[in-house]
Amino acid sequence: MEAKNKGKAAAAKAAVDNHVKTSQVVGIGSGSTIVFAVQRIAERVKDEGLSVICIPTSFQARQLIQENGLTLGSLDRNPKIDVAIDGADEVDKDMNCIKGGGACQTQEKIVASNAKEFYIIADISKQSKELGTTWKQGIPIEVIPSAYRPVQLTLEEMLGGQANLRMGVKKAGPVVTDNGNFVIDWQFQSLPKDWNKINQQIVLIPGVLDTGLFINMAKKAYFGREDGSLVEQTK
Ligand SMILES: O=C[C@H](O)[C@H](O)[C@H](O)COP(=O)(O)O
Repeated sequence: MEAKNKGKAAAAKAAVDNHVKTSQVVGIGSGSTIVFAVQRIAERVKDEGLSVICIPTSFQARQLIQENGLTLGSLDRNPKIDVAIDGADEVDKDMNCIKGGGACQTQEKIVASNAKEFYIIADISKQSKELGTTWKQGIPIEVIPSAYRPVQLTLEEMLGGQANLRMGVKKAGPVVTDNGNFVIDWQFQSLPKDWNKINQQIVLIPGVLDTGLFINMAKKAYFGREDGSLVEQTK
């Protein structure tokens, strides 16, 4: 297994083994790390008869749940989630995160905020002392397509920096989210001191759905090192 994947797999296994119990409703995040968590849940279903309902946060998560033979639920049928597990692009010492490198942040935030407990799994490169110092691609912000230009201008006038429309790779034009919207990656000029305030300011711009700033939501983070060892972090 590739070294980075060893860290991701170790973090995923620890979170699933420590926090997922039978009969629970489990929120399934998106990205490359969550793949290992879903595989571990599937292993426990097979080996121990674990029985859980999985709530996806994206098209990718939905596919993963189905491909691994797990029970697919929905927020309509299972609005109360026991535990949610997800990856992150950066996690600071207070457990605040930047998410949305894969454009899934809005559904991820809905699922995480309706979960009694929310756990982050990541390789050790995602651990950061101060939010905004390691993830350099900007804060992901989902916007309604017709509003993308005014939102870009408002962000730049209000907060400075640069607000870039995320463009597709192997697809002409912008990235389109699972909700049919666009993503703006806001790159700040100077490191914000109060991320909570910044998040609230951005969310209030008409046309913005949500941001990839997850402030004070995660209970614990599991970071895996390349040798498979773990770093556990709480606030
Ligand atoms: O939109 C994507 C999500 O927020 C992911 O959870 C995040 O980008 C981390 O992904 P990965 O596990 O691939 O590092």
